[in-house]
Amino acid sequence: MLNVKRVVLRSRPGKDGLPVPENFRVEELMKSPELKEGQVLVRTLFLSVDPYMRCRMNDDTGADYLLPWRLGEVVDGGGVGVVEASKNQALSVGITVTSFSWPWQTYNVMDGSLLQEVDPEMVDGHLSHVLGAVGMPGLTALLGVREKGHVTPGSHQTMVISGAAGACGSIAGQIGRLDGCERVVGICGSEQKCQALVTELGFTAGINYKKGDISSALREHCPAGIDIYFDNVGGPISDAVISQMNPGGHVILCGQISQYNKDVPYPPPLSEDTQKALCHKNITRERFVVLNYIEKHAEGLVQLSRWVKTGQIKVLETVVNGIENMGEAFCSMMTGGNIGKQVVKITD
Ligand SMILES: NC(=O)C1=CN([C@@H]2O[C@H](COP(=O)(O)OP(=O)(O)OC[C@H]3O[C@@H](n4cnc5c(N)ncnc54)[C@H](OP(=O)(O)O)[C@@H]3O)[C@@H](O)[C@H]2O)C=CC1
Ligand SMILES: CCCCCC(=O)/C=C/[C@H]1[C@H](O)CC(=O)[C@@H]1CCCCCCC(=O)O
Repeated sequence: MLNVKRVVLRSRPGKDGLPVPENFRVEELMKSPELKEGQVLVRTLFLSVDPYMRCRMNDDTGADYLLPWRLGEVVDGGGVGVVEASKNQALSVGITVTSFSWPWQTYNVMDGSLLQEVDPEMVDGHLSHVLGAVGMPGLTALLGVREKGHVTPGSHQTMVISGAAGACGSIAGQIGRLDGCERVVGICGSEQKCQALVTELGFTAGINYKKGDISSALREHCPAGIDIYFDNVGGPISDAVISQMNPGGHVILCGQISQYNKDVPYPPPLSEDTQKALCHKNITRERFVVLNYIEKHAEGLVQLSRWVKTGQIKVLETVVNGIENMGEAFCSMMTGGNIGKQVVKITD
């Protein structure tokens, strides 16, 4: 018999409400894991908390690729763990595996078809990176910049990133620099984060949107205007950035976290001024979803792994311990408590 802890959705915050840790409930039970053909028993090592999960807390997620979490049921998301028992020929005991649909549970019986094997060498043994820099957020940064950013080395471009100290933003800015942008300016929510962007990650400057006027800080740090905008947040921050973009610029529409606690569709409607600015200056703003580029994921992960191993990309992470703290970790990430990727360590 196994002692299993799991997290279920207790209540929904409402489409217009702030999520709270009490929306989740931790349960403990004894289970005897019976494996059917094709299944494996996995022990969870790390679980991911991500902004899109806020949409899964609603009964209508607003996105066709996202299913709502159901009340009273175990919630799921990105996870990584180790196979402890197997009735699947392709997945042997002891290997490391990952999935986008990992139940928030200390142990899971899972169908092997839901799992991908992980080579721990790819992350130099740092298995949490499978959920961050060498995983979905890293790919989002890489493919977002490469597919929608139009970075042209030697053309003195300025890139601005909002949500710059988070999982995707911190990697996107470093890729902008590696790919040849002349200036890479990050917007984030604290002085400590701004300092990390510049001293640890090599950004040109950091702007704290909670202090002072963003527009004048952007004018100071982007004297030649803005060519590329990696947008993680939307709302008034994005209005301020787009108003200073150069003609022919490109917005990478990655996410709009500032609007996720509101009852608006995705992507949320733009202000009239911003719409006019995009149109008059011929700025592209195409929707980007990393899952639409699955054929580029394997090659992208090899590139990200190489950059991290050679130190060309630095990884920032915020780690919380214990499955009991999943709800706290999620709500903390949604309000800026993380620097780099927020993960939860479940077992050693
Ligand atoms: N298109 C795609 O395929 C994908 C899109 N995404 C999107 O990318 C974005 C970043 O995700 P991820 O890197 O995982 O998360 P982060 O690690 O960046 O964490 C979220 C951050 O958002 C910031 N934030 C929260 N509320 C606000 C607000 N009202 N205004 C400005 N900033 C806010 C906080 O930082 P701060 O201290 O700076 O406020 C917080 O740390 C999200 O919008 C997400 O939905 C993510 C993955 C894939
Ligand atoms: C509705 C707001 C979405 C904002 C954009 C965003 O954060 C998208 C995130 C996805 C990204 O494309 C890759 C992912 O892993 C995120 C979604 C994961 C989908 C899992 C689907 C599982 C399910 O619905 O059952």
